[in-house]
Amino acid sequence: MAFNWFRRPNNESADTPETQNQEETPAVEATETETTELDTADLLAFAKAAYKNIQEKQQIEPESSVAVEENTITEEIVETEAEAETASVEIATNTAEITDDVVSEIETANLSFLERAAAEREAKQEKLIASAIETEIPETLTNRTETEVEIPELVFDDGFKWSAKVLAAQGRKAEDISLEEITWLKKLRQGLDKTRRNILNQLKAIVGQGPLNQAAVNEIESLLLQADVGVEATDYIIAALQKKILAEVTPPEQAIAYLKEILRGMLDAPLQNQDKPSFAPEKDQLTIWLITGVNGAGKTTTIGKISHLAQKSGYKCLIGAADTFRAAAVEQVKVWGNRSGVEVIANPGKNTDPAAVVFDAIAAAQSRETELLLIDTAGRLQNKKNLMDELSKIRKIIDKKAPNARVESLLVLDSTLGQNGLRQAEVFSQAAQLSGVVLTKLDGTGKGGVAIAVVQQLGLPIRFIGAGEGIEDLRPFSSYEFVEALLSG
Ligand SMILES: Nc1nc2c(ncn2[C@@H]2O[C@H](COP(=O)(O)OP(=O)(O)OP(=O)(O)O)[C@@H](O)[C@H]2O)c(=O)[nH]1
Repeated sequence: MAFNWFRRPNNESADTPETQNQEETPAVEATETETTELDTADLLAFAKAAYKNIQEKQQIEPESSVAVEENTITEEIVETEAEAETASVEIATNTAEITDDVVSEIETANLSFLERAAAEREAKQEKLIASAIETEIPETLTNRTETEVEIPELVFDDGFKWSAKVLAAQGRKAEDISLEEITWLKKLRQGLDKTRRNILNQLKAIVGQGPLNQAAVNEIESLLLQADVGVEATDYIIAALQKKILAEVTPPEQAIAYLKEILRGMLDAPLQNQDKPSFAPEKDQLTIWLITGVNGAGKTTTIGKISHLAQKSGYKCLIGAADTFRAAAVEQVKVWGNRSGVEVIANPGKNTDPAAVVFDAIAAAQSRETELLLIDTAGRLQNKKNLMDELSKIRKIIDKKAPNARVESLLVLDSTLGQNGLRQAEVFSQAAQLSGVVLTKLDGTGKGGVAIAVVQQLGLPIRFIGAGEGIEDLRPFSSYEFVEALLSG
């Protein structure tokens, strides 16, 4: 069964992971505070067990799939070779049985029989392999980017150990951990590297010193603001820290654990008021995600990445290309649809009505029993009123045509814009009845703290987080993993 990324047990307080019924390797179960005290030897043993397990799986799985591909190519070569060679060479390595034609050719050459035969065979093989590969690869694959077919490297390094520790602290078992999860966590940690190095390491040092005097408070305030945590969220964090770390001397580990707890609490706060049990799409039911955001925020890329994730998590997915305002937008979405192998419903005409595209996309989704329909929307219209009108028209069509669908309206935000991105967000939040945020481009920004500002100021949960341009570089958001990457990476 496909690994469901939308339902991955990825929170410290998450329910017992589905996979926990396997008893072989004990999970290193721990709370946040306990984790820091966990025996390094235990963690190393856990990481080693996870590594060994992935290695063993890799030996069985990818190699067998590679072998299948290789066999197909070889068979193809043999077939093509057989056709092409009816009147030509058939050379056995040692006996060199050679036809008359070849004999006459070879006699004129200065090379020995065997050398000549080997050279000819090699040239022919190369040609055949090239033509076999050319005709064999399906069109969808030829359009894929390098990152899509890239097999992540398995290296037992600091990143691996850190990722294994984060998973262990969430009650995961060594034998359930996949390379894909490790790869993502490493990416997240690396993405937040700049924020962590620039600011949060200093923050940790101050918080870890014990009671907060006024100088320490001022310093923390300034560091949080530099990380784009925002004024409101910064005030909240400081008040919460002061409440926890009062007069008595708190051990540094404990103080940092408090800080992490405060940040996690803030990031999860919007989920507390939600009546919906889960964000994940349901099987055999239509879920519609309306994707909004200004041009350049990473909307199209996000749609591509989510559709890929949905496909591999076993959902039937479809994309509706309703950004008809910008000429190239539909084409861009189609490219991503092609990459993820998800069909795109678009209207080829010029100046088409986006609501009509949404109508068609819902009809297609219903007739194909689609489980997740992703709708791309315009990022910019002539003015705010047009944008609001368009989004509300789309929403009406959805409510009318798919009254039973579970609808989410997600805003894609570029985290490199920091606080400026939040101002744009406010416009969308009025127009699109937003229910969540996708935070993109966390890699390479020192403004990772904006995640906290987003939640605090918009009151919306972060649903996905993007940390790279590749198709694998976006995953559902986990406050636990984010805070660990931010403060303990
Ligand atoms: N580094 C990095 N780049 C990203 C990420 N997400 C998107 N991008 C890049 O951001 C740029 C804009 O992404 P798009 O998906 O085209 O953005 P859009 O919001 O659809 O904007 P338009 O195409 O103008 O409508 C592209 O170069 C993407 O590769 C991310 O998580 N990290």
